[in-house]
This record gives sequence, structure tokens and C-alpha cells, in this order.
Amino acid sequence: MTVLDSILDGVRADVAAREAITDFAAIKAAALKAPAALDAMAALREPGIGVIAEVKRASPSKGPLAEIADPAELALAYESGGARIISVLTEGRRFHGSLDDLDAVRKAVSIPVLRKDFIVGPYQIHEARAHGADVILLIVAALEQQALASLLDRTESLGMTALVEVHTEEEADRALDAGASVIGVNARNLKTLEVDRDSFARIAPGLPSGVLKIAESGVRGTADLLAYAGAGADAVLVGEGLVTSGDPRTAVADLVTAGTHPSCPKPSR
Ligand SMILES: O=C(O)c1ccccc1NCC(=O)[C@H](O)[C@H](O)COP(=O)(O)O
Repeated sequence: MTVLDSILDGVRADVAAREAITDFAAIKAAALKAPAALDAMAALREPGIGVIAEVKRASPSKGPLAEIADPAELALAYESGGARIISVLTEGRRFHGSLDDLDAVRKAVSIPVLRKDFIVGPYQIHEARAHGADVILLIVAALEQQALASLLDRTESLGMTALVEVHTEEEADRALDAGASVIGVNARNLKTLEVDRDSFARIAPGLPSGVLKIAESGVRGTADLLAYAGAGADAVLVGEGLVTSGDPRTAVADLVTAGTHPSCPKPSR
């Protein structure tokens, strides 16, 4: 069994437990009452390379990463450092995240918020909207093609944006077939946890120019951002490098400064 399979087993059990408390009809109703989703695509189209800054407490590859006593405070530091979007890991077993973290971040910041989780069905999408998420992650490796297309449609029908994550050229073709307009190339192979920063440069040139391209994982400083920018990234998604920096506001600001400097390669869109 791969790491991803074992994460997905836990997620399915956790979703079933939550659905036993708040059923599908109730979570759909709660989603309809939430304020309208913010426009994440517009945020990503602003000039320069965007930074999506992640609230990441722990990971399967590294274990605990940082004591995050107050996710709202961390998110505010990211926002004031110039992040375009805040990513909040809500998976509990392996990442120590929660929907409480999402609620706290949503209340604190005024920029779009991404619910970063392992979406296995429609319940979690309505749940994300009910908790104020503007963006959700759909991982191609975790979904059959029909489920991927239908979850993408559902996300957009709720006014949200789907960040569709791939790690191989085949997965990128599946993301495009499903109609993705924001594609994240994760340098991390979720089955083996190996990080290959070259995957973005391999896959991104094959994506149409209208698709927003996000480079996920492995950014530890401005050199990594500039390398991803040179390969055509519109934005980078950064977790560990920020939460372990000791000064997340400055760490984000340094990336933002590098990504908006006139010498930085421009996004391909
Ligand atoms: O981070 C992990 O170890 C991990 C393992 C298995 C599935 C997903 C995992 N991470 C999720 C992410 O995609 C990252 O949190 C995100 O891209 C940021 O990566 P990084 O900047 O390298 O922390």
C-alpha cells in the first residue's frame, strides 16, 4: 500500500464519521449560507509570481514541523508578507490539521483561502464551502477520471476554484481532459514521498497557455522560486520552508520580492 492509499483510507473513515453527525443535506445547506467565494483566479493573475503560503503543522515525510499555536496569527503574517492565497491543511491524522484551523484562518484574512486536503467525494467540497474556503485541492492520483470531472464541476458550481494537482504528464492530460484551469505540479510524489523539483519543468511546457500553473513543494528559498518562475510558474505553493523559517512574514516577503522583481522571469499566461 502506498502512502497516498493509507492517507486516503484514513480520510474516508474521517469523512464518514463527520457525515454521521452532519449529513449531506445539512452540509449542503450550510455551504449555501456561507459568504460568496473570493476570486482566487484573479489573485493568481496579478503581476509577478504569486506565493501561496501554507499552514502546515506536520507531514508524513517529516513528522511534526512546527508548533503553530495560532493559525490565524500565522495566516495574518503570511498575508502581510504579501501572500496571494493561504493554504490550510485540514487533514488530521498525518498533517495534524483541522477544519478549526480553516475557520480561524478564514476569519483572520481577507485573501482567498485554499482547503488543502484529500478530497474523495462531494461531501468535503460542500464542507469546504461551509467553512469559507474559496479554493479546494483535487489530486488526480487520488481520483478516478469520472469522479475528478464531476468534483471539478461541483467545485465550480459552488463558485469555488479547483487547484488540480498532478505529478506526471499522464496526470496532467487527465487534469486537462477534466477541464482544469488551475493545475498544480507537485514535486512530491505522494506515493513514495520523493521530491523531484524538475517535475514542474518537465510538465508545465505541455500545458496550454491559458491554464494557471502552480509549482507545489520543495521551495526552500528565493532560488527555488526563481527556478520555478524560469520554467513558467504563475505561483508557488510553500509549506515547510515558511513554517520552519522562524519569521514567516519575512520569509513570505522575501519570496514575494523575488517573484515581483523586474529581473524575475514573467509568468507565461
Ligand atoms: O508534505 C508531505 O510530506 C506530503 C506527503 C504526502 C502527501 C502530501 C504531502 N504534502 C502536501 C503538499 O503538497 C505540501 O504540503 C505542499 O505542496 C507544500 O510543500 P512543502 O513546501 O515542500 O512543504
